[in-house]
Amino acid sequence: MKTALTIAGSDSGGGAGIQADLKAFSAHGVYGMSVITAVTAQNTVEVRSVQDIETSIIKDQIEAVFDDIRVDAVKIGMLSSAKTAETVAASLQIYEPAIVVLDPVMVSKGGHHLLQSDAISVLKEKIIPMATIITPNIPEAEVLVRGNIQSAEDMMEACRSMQSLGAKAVLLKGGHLNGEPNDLLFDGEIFTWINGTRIHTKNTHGTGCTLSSAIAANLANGASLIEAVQEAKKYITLAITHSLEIGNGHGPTHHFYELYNNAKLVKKLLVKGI
Ligand SMILES: Nc1ncnc2c1ncn2[C@@H]1O[C@H](COP(=O)(O)OP(=O)(O)OP(=O)(O)O)[C@@H](O)[C@H]1O
Ligand SMILES: Cc1ncc(CO)c(N)n1
Repeated sequence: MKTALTIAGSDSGGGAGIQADLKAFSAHGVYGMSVITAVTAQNTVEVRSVQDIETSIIKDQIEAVFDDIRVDAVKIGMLSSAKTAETVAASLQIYEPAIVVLDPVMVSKGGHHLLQSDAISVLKEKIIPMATIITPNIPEAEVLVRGNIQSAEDMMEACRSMQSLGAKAVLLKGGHLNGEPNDLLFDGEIFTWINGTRIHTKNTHGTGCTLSSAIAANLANGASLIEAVQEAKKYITLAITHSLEIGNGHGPTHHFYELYNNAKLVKKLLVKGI
């Protein structure tokens, strides 16, 4: 069985962060592991408080996993502070994981800051250069490139600029712009639009976490970058289509094991002509 490690924050409400990542890994048949960077007291409405985990424990968690278990892919989410980002960068440098999917989480749906502003430079200088792919949304990309992104041309320019920070590829998510949620993949040479259809629901808690974990799981399972992203887009679309009316705020996405796996099985059988 392939394995994936998420390095991220805990969401007590279960919809985003570590909890979403592990659910997405399982739905893809990947063995999930976790390094917790921060504990958030969070539900579908708000983030009430955050406690950063001591950096020595973050380092120990990373070492405990890598010293014992083969890690096929790493997903990085909430890093919270500059010292946490420094610790993650230093620890990962020792193990040089081949696949790193970075979701540069900055602000929750309710507007709570999940990354302190002095951590941005560490993210840009030490974490992004390790990444196989980074998956910013529009506001996160605007922080990383220090500019406004409103059009398809702006998205292309932002991708180029972020890729030049050292990531192998960039998936800029268009969900925050008006119109269809079309994402743009740039691998340093080729631009590919990964188009979506907007689902009208308020239940989009953890969509970014789910998408990036699905990409990590697909890469761990041996998919090419483009396949990993295209399949993950199908997965998140299904997960939002069947999102759950849980809580009073933004409900979580549904990690739809049966439907997702059945859809893949039906496709396989059709290809084989059965
Ligand atoms: N209402 C929607 N319908 C369909 N797809 C959507 C919708 N909203 C977002 N998406 C898609 O979901 C994926 C996750 O994108 P999104 O921009 O919501 O992430 P995010 O803002 O980082 O999420 P998070 O709040 O978890 O940090 C992208 O592929 C995006 O295009
Ligand atoms: C712990 C955590 N990570 C990421 C997000 C972004 O959705 C969130 N709300 N909470």
